[in-house]
Amino acid sequence: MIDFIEIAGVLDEAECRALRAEIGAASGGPAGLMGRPDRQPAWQEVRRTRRAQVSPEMEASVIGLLTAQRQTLERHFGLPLSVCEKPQFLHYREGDFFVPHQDGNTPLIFDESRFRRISAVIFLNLQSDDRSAGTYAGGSLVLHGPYSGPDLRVAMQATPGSLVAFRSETTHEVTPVTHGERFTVVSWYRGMG
Ligand SMILES: O=C(O)CCC(=O)C(=O)O
Ligand SMILES: [Fe+2]
Repeated sequence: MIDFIEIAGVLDEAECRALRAEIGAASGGPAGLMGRPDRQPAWQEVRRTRRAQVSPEMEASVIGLLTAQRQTLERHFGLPLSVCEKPQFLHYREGDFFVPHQDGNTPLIFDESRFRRISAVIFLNLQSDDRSAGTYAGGSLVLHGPYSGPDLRVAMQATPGSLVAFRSETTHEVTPVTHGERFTVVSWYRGMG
């Protein structure tokens, strides 16, 4: 079993559109890998995504939205949560991806990622094979079941404005975008203490 929750309507369609426009227009650069800030760009075989620098106002409003969801997530996962990390505003073009990885809370790595308990992704546009304007194909966020169990992969349904959250130690990936542009916001809730 993979423990995740989907919360619809964290942003409405107009807010998603505004955020996509801001991310598309903002300056930015290749998103990195935690623990290897010296590698810029990150290994191109591991992660290919643009990270945009949005306005402080936009960032503050998204932190507000994430904070408003904290109690729901605490209840779902049965974990006390504290602050969320500075959100990342991500823009995937055709061919962009992120290989299977874990975001944190794994005993093998002793860096800032050890404080992460819950990963959250907000989808800003629709994944669809019909190639209509503003949609993308490929680019699935896929969660992997624990490797000790049966071979389990679950692709999340990207609906604009919905938030998907999962335990940060859950292996997950973003498959290559095959058409259009994919926009997401990601952040991580830390544990208490
Ligand atoms: O863009 C996504 O759907 C997820 C990105 C991700 O896994 C990450 O930033 O760690
Ligand atoms: Fe991740």
